[in-house]
Amino acid sequence: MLALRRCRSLFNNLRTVSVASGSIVTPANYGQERTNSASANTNFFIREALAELEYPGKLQRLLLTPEREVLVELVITKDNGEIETFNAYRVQHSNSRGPYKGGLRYHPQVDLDDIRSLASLMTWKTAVMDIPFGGAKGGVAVDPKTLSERELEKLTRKLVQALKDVVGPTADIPAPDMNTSAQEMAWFFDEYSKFSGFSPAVVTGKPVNLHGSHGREAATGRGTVFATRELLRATGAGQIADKTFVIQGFGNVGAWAAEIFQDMGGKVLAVSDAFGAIYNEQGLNVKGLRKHMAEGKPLKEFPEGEAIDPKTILSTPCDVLVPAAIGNVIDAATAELIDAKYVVEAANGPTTPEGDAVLRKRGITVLPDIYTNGGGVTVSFFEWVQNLQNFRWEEDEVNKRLDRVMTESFGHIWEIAQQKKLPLRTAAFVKALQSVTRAHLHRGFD
Ligand SMILES: NC(=O)C1=CN([C@@H]2O[C@H](COP(=O)(O)OP(=O)(O)OC[C@H]3O[C@@H](n4cnc5c(N)ncnc54)[C@H](O)[C@@H]3O)[C@@H](O)[C@H]2O)C=CC1
Ligand SMILES: O=C(O)CCC(=O)C(=O)O
Repeated sequence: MLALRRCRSLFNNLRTVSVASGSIVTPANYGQERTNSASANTNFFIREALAELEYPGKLQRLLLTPEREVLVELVITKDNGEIETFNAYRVQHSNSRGPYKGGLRYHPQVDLDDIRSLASLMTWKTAVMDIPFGGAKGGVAVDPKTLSERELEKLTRKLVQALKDVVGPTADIPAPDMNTSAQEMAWFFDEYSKFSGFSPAVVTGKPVNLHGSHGREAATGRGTVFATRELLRATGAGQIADKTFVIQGFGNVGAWAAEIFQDMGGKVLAVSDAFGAIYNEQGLNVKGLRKHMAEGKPLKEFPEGEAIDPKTILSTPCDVLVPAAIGNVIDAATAELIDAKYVVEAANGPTTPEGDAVLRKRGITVLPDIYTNGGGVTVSFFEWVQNLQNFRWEEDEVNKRLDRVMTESFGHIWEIAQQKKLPLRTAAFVKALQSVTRAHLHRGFD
């Protein structure tokens, strides 16, 4: 009781430290430290919210800095007998609110700075969604298309061997991200279980027939749709059925979001992937496009649409633009070209600080990544709970619970934004920073 009182008074004191104490980075300092690195961009947005909260410098450092960074080299023997090495990373940003949690990305351009930024975003995302996890992210610098399935399996198992001492069902729980799917999670679970015994809760996003959860595969896209619905409702802009959508990225997140927007009556005008883009002013037949791609055919060759230059996807006129691919695509230049009323960030880190400033200036409302794509980790949390209970929920129950979490989280962000007159991104970071800070202070530092 005494300890709790001490924490509370510490927290109250922290809240009253003023900008004049000199330890706060004020907006005036931002320009000097801005670089184009992913983690500098993420820290820019965090500092913008910290300026609202007026926390002292030492606490800011704690919130900004990852707790652990693991760098490993993975060596595999390829099918042709040659050996190849790959750099791999796991950054554990914060576990103040619960075990580290976040996806694994396989991408040739992955580096430590990217993973650092994505791990930090996970800390704030789990706090915004109010699920009992911290934040982490992992990545392997590999183009998975250059490896056979057997080689990918070896690589994933090598990753587990390298990380087995820092991951675990109550320590750090990976999940899918770009270019990883239920299959990689199944290999991860199997390899980890060789060292630690049967441990399905060590990863989420597993196949449904191997301790995965119904609804996890579609969850990030479905959550994006629920998030958009709440934004349209709150801003009095109408409903999904009245709106047109353009989506960059047609992988797990983009394709599911497109399909569910269409199921709810929305018109998906254009989508793109890394190799092309397709447009139909009457609205694309999304299910047909997914079937076309499942047959191994290129997106841009879908016969029920017109192939367009993928560089024009972000400037294609629509009501709601959904970046659902890679980071940093909306910069100062592309932001000037956007012809949408809303940008709904299904991807992680799609907007640079410069791009964000342009969107604000142009009156385009941005629904931030740390909320919009939080449906994925929310259903990962449901999967983890089901694994720990050795129990299975029906898909309908998963989707209803996801809807509730997305709706409630939106309400909290919207309220902060209205009260403090902040953009939704800053409001989301304010909510997350308060929640993580409270956890740190209640737990103590010794
Ligand atoms: N899978 C998940 O549950 C979650 C994913 N995210 C984020 O959503 C985004 C997409 O992830 P996934 O759909 O899982 O990945 P994915 O690997 O399934 O799909 C990625 C899509 O983006 C396209 N793409 C890649 N580079 C591109 C480029 N330069 N221009 C246009 N399109 C490009 C790919 O061709 C593919 O269509 C990422 O930013 C990821 O971090 C966020 C939360 C959860
Ligand atoms: O499902 C998860 O645990 C995390 C997914 C992820 O990597 C993300 O939300 O960016």
